[in-house]
Amino acid sequence: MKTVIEFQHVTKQYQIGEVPIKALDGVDFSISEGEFIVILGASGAGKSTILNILGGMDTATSGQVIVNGQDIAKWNEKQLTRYRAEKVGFVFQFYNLIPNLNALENVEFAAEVCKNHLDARSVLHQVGLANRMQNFPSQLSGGEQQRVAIARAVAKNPSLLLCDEPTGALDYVTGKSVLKLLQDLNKNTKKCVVLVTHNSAIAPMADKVIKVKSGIIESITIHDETQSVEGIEW
Ligand SMILES: Nc1ncnc2c1ncn2[C@@H]1O[C@H](COP(=O)(O)OP(=O)(O)OP(=O)(O)O)[C@@H](O)[C@H]1O
Repeated sequence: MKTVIEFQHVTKQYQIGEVPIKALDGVDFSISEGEFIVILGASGAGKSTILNILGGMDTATSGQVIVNGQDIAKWNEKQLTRYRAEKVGFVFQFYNLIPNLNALENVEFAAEVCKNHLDARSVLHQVGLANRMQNFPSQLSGGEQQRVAIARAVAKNPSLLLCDEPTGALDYVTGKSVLKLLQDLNKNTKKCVVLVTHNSAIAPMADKVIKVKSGIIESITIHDETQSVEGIEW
C-alpha cells in the first residue's frame, strides 16, 4: 500500500529556561493509505508531540515529516495554517464545542472554510446524531458531544484524522462506542486515523501500533488482521 506519511529522524526539543527537554529523540515511522494507527505510551512519552507535529500544530526541531511527498517540517506558518484547515481533522479529549451554537451549526461552522467539505447533516447522521442536530452542547451527553466533535472533524473531509485520547473523559461503554465510530469511519471512508492513547488494551483494533517511550520508538507492530473494538474488553 502507498505510504502517505513518513517521520524520518524527527527530534523535538523544548527549552525551559536553561534546561533543554528532548520530547522526541529521533523518531522514524511510516503510515500507509487508509491505516488505523494507535500510538501508545506512558504519560510524557512523546505521543502528543508526535500528533501535534503530524497535524502541523507544532514543528520538529530536526528531521523530516513527509506528508504526501512534501516535507511539512520545512513549511512556513501560512502553509501550515492551510494544511491544518484543509487536510487534518482533530479530535481531542475535551470536545471544545462552541456553547452557543447547536450541533449542526458547530459542524457547519468548522466545515464551511474547507473547499471540499461534506454536508454537515449527513455527517451528523453518520455519527448517529440525526435527531440531535438542533441541540446545544449543554443539552448533550459527553459521548454525544464527542460525536459532534468527530462529525466536525470529518465534515472538513480531511485526509487525516488525528485523535488525542478521544475517550479520556468518557465512561467505559461510551468510550467504546466512540472508538467503534472511529473504527467504522476508518473502514468506510478509508481515511487514515491516528489515535493517541495510554490504553494498551485497544491495540488489537489498529493496523499498526507504534509504542513510544521517553521520546523514542520502542516498537512498531503490524496486524494483518484487526479486531473489532466490540470484541475487546479492558
Ligand atoms: N510546550 C512544551 N514545553 C515544554 N515541554 C513540553 C511541551 N510539550 C511537551 N513537553 C514535554 O515533552 C515531553 C513529551 O510530552 P507529550 O505531551 O508529547 O507526552 P505524552 O506522551 O503525550 O504524555 P500524556 O499522555 O501525559 O499527554 C514531556 O516531558 C513534556 O513535559
